[in-house]
Amino acid sequence: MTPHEHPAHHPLADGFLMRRRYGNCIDGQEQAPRSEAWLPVVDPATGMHIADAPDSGAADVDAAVAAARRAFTDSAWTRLRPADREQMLYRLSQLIEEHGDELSAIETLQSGKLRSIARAVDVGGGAEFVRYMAGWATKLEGQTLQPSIGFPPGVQYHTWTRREAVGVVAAVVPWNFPLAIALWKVAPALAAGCTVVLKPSPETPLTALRLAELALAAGIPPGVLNVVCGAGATGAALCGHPGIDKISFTGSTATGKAIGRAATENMARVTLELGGKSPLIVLGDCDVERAAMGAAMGIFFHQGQVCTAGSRVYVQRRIFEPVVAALAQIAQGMKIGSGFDPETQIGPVVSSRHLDRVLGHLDRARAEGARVLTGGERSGTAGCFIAPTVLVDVHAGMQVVREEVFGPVVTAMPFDDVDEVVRLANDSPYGLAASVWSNDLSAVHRLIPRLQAGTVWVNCHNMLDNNLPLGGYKQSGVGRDLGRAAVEGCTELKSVCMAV
Ligand SMILES: NC(=O)c1ccc[n+]([C@@H]2O[C@H](COP(=O)([O-])OP(=O)(O)OC[C@H]3O[C@@H](n4cnc5c(N)ncnc54)[C@H](O)[C@@H]3O)[C@@H](O)[C@H]2O)c1
Ligand SMILES: O=S(=O)(O)c1ccc(CO)cc1
Repeated sequence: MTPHEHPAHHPLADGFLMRRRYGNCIDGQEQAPRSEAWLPVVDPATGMHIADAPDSGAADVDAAVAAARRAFTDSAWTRLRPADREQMLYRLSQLIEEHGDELSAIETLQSGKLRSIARAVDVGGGAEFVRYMAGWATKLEGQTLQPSIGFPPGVQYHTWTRREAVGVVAAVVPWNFPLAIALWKVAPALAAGCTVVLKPSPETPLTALRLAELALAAGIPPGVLNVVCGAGATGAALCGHPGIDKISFTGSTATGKAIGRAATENMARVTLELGGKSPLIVLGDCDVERAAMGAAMGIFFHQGQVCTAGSRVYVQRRIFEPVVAALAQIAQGMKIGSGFDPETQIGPVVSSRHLDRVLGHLDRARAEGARVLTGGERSGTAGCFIAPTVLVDVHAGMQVVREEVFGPVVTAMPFDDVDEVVRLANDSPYGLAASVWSNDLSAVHRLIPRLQAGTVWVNCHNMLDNNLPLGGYKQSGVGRDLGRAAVEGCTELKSVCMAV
């Protein structure tokens, strides 16, 4: 097959997508899976089968973990200075940016996301985060502490702590921001001096494989970043592997719990970034148009496939009707189409399986009595498109209010006073994020500590910052991505006590 015959070839994909089959990246080499099994990668906008990636088995996972272990214990990587790791990460960030057109085209093809989002978040945000983490390689520090030991009399002690790389990190990531979230795991691990086995989602393996090639081009030694592709069984084999020191996972709460149990068996350290059902709270003093636009962006960004999506909107009763009417009008006017079309505002959801899952939520919501203000159904008959949906007449007991839909679906409820909205907002097993919309500074400050959420945004939503830790309260997870917390999460804290 010549490049131009390849059905998925996109001129901006720069050659990487001219192939049909991809191997894993283990020890710096592309390797066909020992399992000899493959999974299709499908463009959700067209249904076109664009490539096959490995469905790796236990032997592939063993090989990748062994390569990562060798690289961690006995390779050029271990002899590098932090400043050398900083340089390599910096070079990697440059390469990601230089290949931004290609990477964003691959991302749009495999996940359907808007090219502008792939460019801004996965590529631009991802590269910036790698650069930010490069800086941390040289800034990890322990503490010198005042010793309190007084025994035996006359002996003095010098006591301090040091941070050391935790070892081999398993990074297991979802399909919603495949490159960005992979980098949120890989960059802190490498900054700390760890080595990594990355397992991308079976829906979106291609940017992870390209990342492994770019890491080698950046001078990161073979074996330091390995990629094994596959589905849940591959992830389970990796997370249950005794050679893994730390698991950094982003995905659903159900999978996170299974991983937590597997990690306990080997006492592997964990960071678990899990699901969410984030409340977006609009106080009565808000400007109606601004609040409606904020709510629309909070839920419809990336078709609602964002773990922090503002999927439960609570509006103070005196402005409920106009805010919800304006929100529905914005939803109705959004242009649905291919992620490659610069006019598109709503692309497809990631797969036909996910399309069915979201439509199932909508059917159940209607059956439970929710009223559809706009949307509520599939858009068109080809591709995985769902019309942006606003649901009202909902209550806290409904499935659509309690469960993560992970699609362009928002529920809107009125509230009368702040105590009531605090109760409603916190009435969830999740606690990932929340936003408050108001110009009443006192009210906002009083509300922030009452919300059980890892992140609270004020007059904005979904705004991530490399310096700000990201993670959840309650069943939204354990540990934090981003910020200093992410790199420290890839270290062990060693205490030293020296008799002098
Ligand atoms: N908290 C966050 O920062 C954050 C960010 C993005 C997405 N998410 C969550 O991710 C979910 C959507 O992504 P998804 O559908 O890919 O999630 P998922 O849990 O189905 O899969 C995530 C990853 O785990 C792998 N996996 C599946 N079963 C496994 C097992 N038993 N052991 C090890 N690995 C396994 C998958 O192959 C995939 O790579 C949503 O619930 C969303 O809220 C959370
Ligand atoms: O919470 S996540 O789904 O990981 C996520 C990714 C990107 C952005 C960009 O604003 C927000 C949330």
